[in-house]
Amino acid sequence: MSPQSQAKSPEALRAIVAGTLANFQHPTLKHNLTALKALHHVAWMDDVIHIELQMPFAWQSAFEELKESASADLLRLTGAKAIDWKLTHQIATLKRVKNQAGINGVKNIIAVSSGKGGVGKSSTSVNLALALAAEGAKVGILDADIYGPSIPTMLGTEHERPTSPDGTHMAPIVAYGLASNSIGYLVTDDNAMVWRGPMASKALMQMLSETLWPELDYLVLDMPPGTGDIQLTLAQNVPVTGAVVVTTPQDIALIDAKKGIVMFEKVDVPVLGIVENMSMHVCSQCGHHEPIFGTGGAEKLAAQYNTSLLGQLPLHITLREDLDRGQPTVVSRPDSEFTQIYRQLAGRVAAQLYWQGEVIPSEISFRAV
Ligand SMILES: Nc1ncnc2c1ncn2[C@@H]1O[C@H](COP(=O)(O)OP(=O)(O)OP(=O)(O)O)[C@@H](O)[C@H]1O
Repeated sequence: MSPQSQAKSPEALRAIVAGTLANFQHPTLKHNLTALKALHHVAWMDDVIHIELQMPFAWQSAFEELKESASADLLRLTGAKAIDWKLTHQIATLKRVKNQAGINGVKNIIAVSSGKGGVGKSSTSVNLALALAAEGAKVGILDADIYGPSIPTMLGTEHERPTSPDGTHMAPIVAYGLASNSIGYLVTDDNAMVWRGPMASKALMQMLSETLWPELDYLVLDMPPGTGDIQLTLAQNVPVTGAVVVTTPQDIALIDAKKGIVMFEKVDVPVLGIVENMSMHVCSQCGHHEPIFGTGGAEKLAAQYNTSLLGQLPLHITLREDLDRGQPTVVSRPDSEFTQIYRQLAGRVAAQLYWQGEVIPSEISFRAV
């Protein structure tokens, strides 16, 4: 029998596709795609194989790599003329710290924190959120950085104000497909500065639960910098799924990043890994790379705390300029190498969240409004 007629039997075709998928290796896969039951649908029609994968975490970039690496083998093994690939996401809701109840509409909360200010936590949060969306997820961002709410500026929404359709809840501001809320939409900088710890954490908890989030796979929480009382209260009380710690390679930032990891460990929030920002200065004139804050620190830190280095972002003027004009690089330069790094980071964060978590099988999300 020719490969073509063999493959036309649904069982044989499924076996060939499943076998090929099982061989695909990728850093986001702890178990292979067949073990993950990712093969949702396979059919043969007019010499074209239709393959649909369904993934429990955001996986678009890896899917493109799969198509590149598996298509030739599948065509050869089946004799088909073409493959029609499709990826859908059914993103899993994962167990939250201390089995806390979730926030209406929100499947998973990812806290982005830093041990000290100015290391690029907000830049990372906003580009990570947009990269998760580019990877196929429904995403929101809550700017909890009470002393320097910069997300509205970074999203170009600083002049917008949330409305309240029912007089109690707030409708988030949507920019680039991202649902956002920020203390910056509600108060002027001067007012926020005088908030004491308990008042600040109470306001943030309220913003989290009283925003009318649309159905979200991931809500990125841009935490206030540092490891003080507000941060600890938030880490304890927000139903977080996992945390990402942002640092620069500088010793002083690394010492503070350690404190961040220890803080999350203390309250049982899983640390998904470390992001090293401003890893390397890239000159916009000549492209020369210079490690002005040192090298290798975040990698060592990750190894020391048995966590992973999720990504390394260069220090580049373009990244800052894009944020300053309210058009983050991930959306304004989708084909740039910076966007590629952020998307790789998003893929790793989503995968790490899934593999180290426990799936909540059938949580019904409801909105009590
Ligand atoms: N990789 C980078 N390349 C160039 N500029 C960057 C980079 N990361 C951050 N920046 C710039 O550095 C400044 C500080 O970044 P950001 O506001 O993200 O830090 P932060 O850690 O959130 O600070 P804080 O917590 O104190 O508000 C911003 O102007 C931002 O655009």
